[in-house]
Amino acid sequence: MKTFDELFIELADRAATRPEGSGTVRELDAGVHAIGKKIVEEAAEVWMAAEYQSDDETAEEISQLLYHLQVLMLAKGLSPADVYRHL
Ligand SMILES: N=c1c2ncn([C@@H]3O[C@H](COP(=O)(O)OP(=O)(O)OP(=O)(O)O)[C@@H](O)[C@H]3O)c2ncn1[C@@H]1O[C@H](COP(=O)(O)O)[C@@H](O)[C@H]1O
Repeated sequence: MKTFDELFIELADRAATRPEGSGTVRELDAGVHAIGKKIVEEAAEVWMAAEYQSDDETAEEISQLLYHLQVLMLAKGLSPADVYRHL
């Protein structure tokens, strides 16, 4: 289990060190357009899970959406602090 901030640190390290087999590196290389499409897809899965699936499945879909949002943040050079200041 990890927090939003802990995951972001892990993903930033993946982006910096580019380890073999990292899905994050693969997604970053695909670019902002591809990451954006993934976010829309995951958001739809969150919506469908919330309406038709269990709370646990909904939580899992939300975690995947948060992951892809973080990948987009990295692709754009945004930090959690850049986001938090709007909350
Ligand atoms: N938390 C996540 C995470 N959430 C979602 N995903 C990705 O998002 C996809 C979402 O799953 P779906 O079943 O909805 O998607 P899918 O359409 O079947 O998958 P794809 O065909 O798009 O791969 C998964 O296949 C993963 O590629 C994640 N990939 C990685 N992480 C964590 O990120 C960290 C770094 O991962 P790597 O860069 O792969 O080392 C690790 O701690 C991982 O646990």
